[in-house]
Amino acid sequence: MLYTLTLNPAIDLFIDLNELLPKKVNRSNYDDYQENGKGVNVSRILHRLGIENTALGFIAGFTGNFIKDKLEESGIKTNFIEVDGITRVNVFLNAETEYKIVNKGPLIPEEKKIELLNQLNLLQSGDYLFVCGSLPRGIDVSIYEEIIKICKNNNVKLILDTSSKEVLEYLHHGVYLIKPNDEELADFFNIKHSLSEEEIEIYAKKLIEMGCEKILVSRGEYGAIYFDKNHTVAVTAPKGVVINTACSGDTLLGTFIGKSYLGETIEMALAYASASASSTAFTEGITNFENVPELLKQVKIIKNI
Ligand SMILES: O=P(O)(O)OC[C@@]1(O)O[C@H](CO)[C@@H](O)[C@@H]1O
Repeated sequence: MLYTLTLNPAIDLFIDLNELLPKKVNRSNYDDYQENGKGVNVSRILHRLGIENTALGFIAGFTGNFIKDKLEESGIKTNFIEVDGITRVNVFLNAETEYKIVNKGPLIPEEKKIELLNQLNLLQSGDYLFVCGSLPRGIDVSIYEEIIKICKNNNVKLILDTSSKEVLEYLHHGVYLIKPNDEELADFFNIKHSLSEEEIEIYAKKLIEMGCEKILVSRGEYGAIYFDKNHTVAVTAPKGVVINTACSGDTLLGTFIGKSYLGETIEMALAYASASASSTAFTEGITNFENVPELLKQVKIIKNI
């Protein structure tokens, strides 16, 4: 079974405007509310690939219920823990350029954190757990060590998408896959400039030495690179008109793992994931995969770069 854990889910409010002017009433052309947060996005992608999965995490108030209801209406199982407060609404605005406003979300009490860890302890050998997105208030980075240890003890394949560099201290327990983007990878190692392909390889290989089995580096318009002990595979990204880049990284990750789970080779899973991530960038929400076969024609696969 596959599980996604979104500790701090969100409704994403997408707004399209011709322009955004200060001190004016800016009327939108289009607005859309979607159930999101990084793990929720992965759940939706897996579901669209026909892979059954359960969404876990903390939800609060009417916004939290919206996320739960939307997921369940679409056929995705949920087992969220309810907390007081209101699940955040993040705003993604397209007006000549992109604006992204990401809020804090509710405070998680200690007893709810313990409830979550007990829930994770019930996962079975061979299960997959995606842990994606930022930490809500009340939860500190040490939760990653607790989750990594639970997964190790229960033989659960842990897939991490986090920008918290403290997680590096816990990798020695063993992690199945980590997905930084190129900026996060640089930040993990306190590098202030954009990483070259050679540097991406150097730092990804350091993550392998530190205890990660597989590394997936998302690179936006430059595609993605996958590393494990025996393989290095890079793919390019298709070109198109970008509407909204939010959720592209989640699409890449969900599609890559999903396609691999369904038996695709690393190369094909990665190429399809890159086309899907671009498809998400070229639409308001996440891809429905319709234009992916066409976009896939533009993707180049480069092995052992
Ligand atoms: O604050 P986090 O958890 O890092 O990011 C949350 C978020 O910006 O990430 C997703 C896109 O990746 C959006 O759906 C969501 O609003």
